[in-house]
Amino acid sequence: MMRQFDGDRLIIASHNAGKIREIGALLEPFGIAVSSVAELGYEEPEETEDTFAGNARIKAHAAAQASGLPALADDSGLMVDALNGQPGVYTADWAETGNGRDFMMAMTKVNDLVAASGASAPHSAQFRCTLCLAWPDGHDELFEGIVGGHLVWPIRGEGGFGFDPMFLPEGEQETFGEMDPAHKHAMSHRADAFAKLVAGCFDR
Ligand SMILES: O=c1nc[nH]c2c1ncn2[C@H]1C[C@H](O)[C@@H](COP(=O)(O)OP(=O)(O)OP(=O)(O)O)O1
Ligand SMILES: [Mg+2]
Repeated sequence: MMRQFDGDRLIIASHNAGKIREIGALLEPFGIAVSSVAELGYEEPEETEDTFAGNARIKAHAAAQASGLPALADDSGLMVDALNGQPGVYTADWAETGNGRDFMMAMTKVNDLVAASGASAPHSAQFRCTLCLAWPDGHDELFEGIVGGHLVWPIRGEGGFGFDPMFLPEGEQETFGEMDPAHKHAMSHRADAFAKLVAGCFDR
């Protein structure tokens, strides 16, 4: 039996401004007041697991414990077939420079490795997202989302965040970096996971 969300306040357990913006937009129709762990000044827990679900649970439970409120975390990443699913759970790590994140550098690295792999274009890839909704009593629910597509080079568009300008979703003309945000929110890996969360927990 799935736990229903019946509160009117939720913590977004993310420090990523792009994700916070997207999750806030997805939650908006439900009239739930949201604050993020970034604006509350909570520390980022270490993401020590090697699965999206494991890291989503770490982030959601840390925020639910700290706030005493239900918390929603997102762990996500880009899986490239020619790289056997890399960078995957380590997508954010690939952008780490020691002085903040550099996604131009990370996208260049992915493109170089794909070229070196000898695989022929188009280079298929998927974005994956696991959402974890955790309650302060330690209970949680997990929801997984995916969107398939392929990589483009050179990158296209200035919108979105992270690897968006490098990813062309299946059947689309625009990369996530070129797309209107509302269109991305209707078809992304995050939207897919969110639809399952709504069906499972917001069905009230
Ligand atoms: O829609 C997306 N469009 C483009 N790139 C994306 C997307 N979704 C995840 N990504 C990439 C970038 C992100 O940095 C990494 C996830 O890493 P991940 O640890 O889950 O998130 P994060 O460290 O950026 O924020 P936080 O852990 O505080 O939620 O995958
Ligand atoms: Mg993270």
